[in-house]
Amino acid sequence: MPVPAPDVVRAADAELVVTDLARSRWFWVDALGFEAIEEDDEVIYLRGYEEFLHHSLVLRKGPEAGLRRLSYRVRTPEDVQRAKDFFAAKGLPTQDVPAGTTRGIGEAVRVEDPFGFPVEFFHHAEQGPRHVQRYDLRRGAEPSRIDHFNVLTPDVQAAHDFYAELGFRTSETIEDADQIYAAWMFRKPTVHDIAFTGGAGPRLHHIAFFVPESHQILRACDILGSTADHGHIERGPGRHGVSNAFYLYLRDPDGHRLELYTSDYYTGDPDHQTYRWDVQDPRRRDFWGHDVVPSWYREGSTALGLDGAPKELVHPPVSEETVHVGADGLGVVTEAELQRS
Ligand SMILES: O=C1C=CC(S(=O)(=O)O)=CC1(O)O
Ligand SMILES: [Fe+2]
Repeated sequence: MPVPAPDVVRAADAELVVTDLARSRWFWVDALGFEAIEEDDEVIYLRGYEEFLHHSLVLRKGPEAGLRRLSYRVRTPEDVQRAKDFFAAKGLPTQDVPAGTTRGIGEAVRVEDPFGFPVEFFHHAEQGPRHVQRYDLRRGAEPSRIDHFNVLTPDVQAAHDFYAELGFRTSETIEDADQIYAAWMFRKPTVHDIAFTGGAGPRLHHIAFFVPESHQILRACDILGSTADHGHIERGPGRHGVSNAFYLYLRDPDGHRLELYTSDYYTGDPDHQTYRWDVQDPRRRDFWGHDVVPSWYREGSTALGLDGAPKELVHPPVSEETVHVGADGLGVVTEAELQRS
């Protein structure tokens, strides 16, 4: 008798381990404009202006940078138990998380998915102050809310199939006749809550935050340029092929990647069709055909297991970077060169 999947509402929260809390605070609060809704010497709770829950992201001080958890909200309290049963039935590690372990979040279950990612499911959550119209507080890139996770994993097909079993639908893919190189999957009616990027994993590729318009993305670039902190800008600004969103990728002081993201599209109808990009289409990742910088394909944040230890990396047999020529400007690199980089 198959164990029913939990009813996942959306990607809702995440926790990153950072090594210098003050430096991280400068980047995420002073430069980018997140609100530090609660903080002490060990942890900062960051919040976007359109967030209705307690926070959008947790930065926790630690000796080694890493991804501690990706968290999804589920529709009912019973769905927390359903999540535990679903993962336990597959022999995957699960951990009960008492209410309040994360400020503003009720009891949760934390699991390791089949690809080594630390994933948490919760329902009860405190509503935070309504700042959506507090324009007097808005600063920096005026981050609105958390939008999605993107993770690096060596077998995108397997990850896609498992999350489809978990009830996620697929909005877009990048593929060729041989394989799928990347997939975008959703529960909330937008392009994605989780994306799988082919590469050595389990590693976090990025966490994306919605901003009101492309203007806020350009402002983030101007702010970082003004303070000569332009080195935090990794890729963009630009227009995505996949998702049609306007985007910018930044790296925080520990190298954690975040994306500022706006104007993707609605996917909520029951017959929404998956759009499949050819891996040779130079517009797939940047609609204007701009190169994808090598670090964007190669670098990510270490995933921490439920025991807090860094997860061992598994490398893919073939990666998009070695297949695609043209817009990426990378030409063809061998897998061996890639693994040496
Ligand atoms: O959110 C995203 C939407 C599109 C893309 S891509 O670079 O266009 O593939 C990457 C991304 O996953 O960060
Ligand atoms: Fe993204």
